[in-house]
Amino acid sequence: HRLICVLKSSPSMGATIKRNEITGEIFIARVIHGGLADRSGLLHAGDRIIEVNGFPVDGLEPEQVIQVQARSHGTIMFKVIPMTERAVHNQTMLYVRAMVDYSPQQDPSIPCADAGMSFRKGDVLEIVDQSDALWWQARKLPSSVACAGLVPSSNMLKRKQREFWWSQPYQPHACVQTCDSCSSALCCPYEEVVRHQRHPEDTHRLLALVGPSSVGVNELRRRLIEMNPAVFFGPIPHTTRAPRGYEESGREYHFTSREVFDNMVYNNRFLEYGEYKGNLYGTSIQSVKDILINGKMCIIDIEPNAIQAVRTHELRAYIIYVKPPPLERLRESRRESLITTNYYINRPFKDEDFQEMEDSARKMETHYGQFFDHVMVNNDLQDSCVQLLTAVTRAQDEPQWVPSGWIRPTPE
Ligand SMILES: Nc1ncnc2c1ncn2[C@@H]1O[C@H](COP(=O)(O)OP(=O)(O)OP(=O)(O)O)[C@@H](O)[C@H]1O
Repeated sequence: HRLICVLKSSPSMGATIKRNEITGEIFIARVIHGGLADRSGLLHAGDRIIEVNGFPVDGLEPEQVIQVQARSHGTIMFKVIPMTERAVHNQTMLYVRAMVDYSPQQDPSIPCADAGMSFRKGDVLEIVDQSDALWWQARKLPSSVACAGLVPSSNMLKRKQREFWWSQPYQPHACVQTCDSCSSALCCPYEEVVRHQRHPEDTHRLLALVGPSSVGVNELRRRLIEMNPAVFFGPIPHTTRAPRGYEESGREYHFTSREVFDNMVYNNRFLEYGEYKGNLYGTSIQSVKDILINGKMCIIDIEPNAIQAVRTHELRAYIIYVKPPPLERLRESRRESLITTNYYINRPFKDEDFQEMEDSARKMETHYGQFFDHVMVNNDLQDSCVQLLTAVTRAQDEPQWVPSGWIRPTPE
């Protein structure tokens, strides 16, 4: 036996306990990293607790044991039998980006909801303990709190997603909020990431703007290029349209036949493509690479469904989400602006346009928010340009969390 004295500085011990249903013995199930028990260095997972403050605990319900320790102030005395053969887990730190939202308060399967940690899609988590197959311990980054929280392991989360998927509309696993259209999230609820600083000799990261229609991504992109045309470039699109008098292939567009275009589509050469007034237009992967190889920065605007195509080892896209400001600010800032629609060439913005923009923004955030590296609000155009310039400079020159596969490519 060993007597252990812990100074109680917070209401929670930072440990979970369990009872052996056959013998009634009480054990420490897990010690939360950075919590009271962990910092004391004296209590470990697997230790058997015999007494708390002189109170024998064998046969008690775990809740009763918690009540005993909760009553004490100042110090708590534990009489324990240390686990002799403690499994030593030699782990390298794992960092992941959450692809789903998670709320422990809505999760009936978590061993202790108070020890749980909620997270939102896009959050970067430091996994400090993976020794349990079902429940990991993690810290949210950037973190100021020392104490870790319980989160479902990758396998556990996948299981929850599957159950969530099959159980609609009953939703017993409302704790996991994922989007049904993101099949990628279904196979990988946590994306492994590493902190990476681009080497000055590496090509730049592709800068990709996404946002609801008419929010101003095209305007921002155009202005950024205008501010520094020696640095920022937009890729030259392909089109099947006939060139106009002044146009030169390879300057305004790469003019191609429909046959060549179809072939490129078939061979996945386009990041995105579409039809406009009977002609095909597309942005090829090669046109982006041409700019990057020349040491320049490439800036494009894409539809959200092209995000997956640019998040590759080769292009290492930095995704900037351009968000509309609240309705009053939209009305104010767009008073003089014209919207381009399919029906009229240009006309002033209407309230319905703003409403549509906000609805579409909300959907985009729900479905693709986990991929946004940076979020900016396009309120005042001048301010937005400055913000964008700062963001893209940081993206290239400061360390960022990127999928680990980009840095240490794994054979697929
Ligand atoms: N911050 C702003 N303040 C005022 N007007 C703006 C602002 N940002 C963009 N605009 C104007 O809004 C209109 C739509 O912008 P833009 O063409 O860039 O939209 P978009 O996001 O590219 O849309 P789409 O994807 O539908 O082409 C343009 O007339 C543009 O000048």
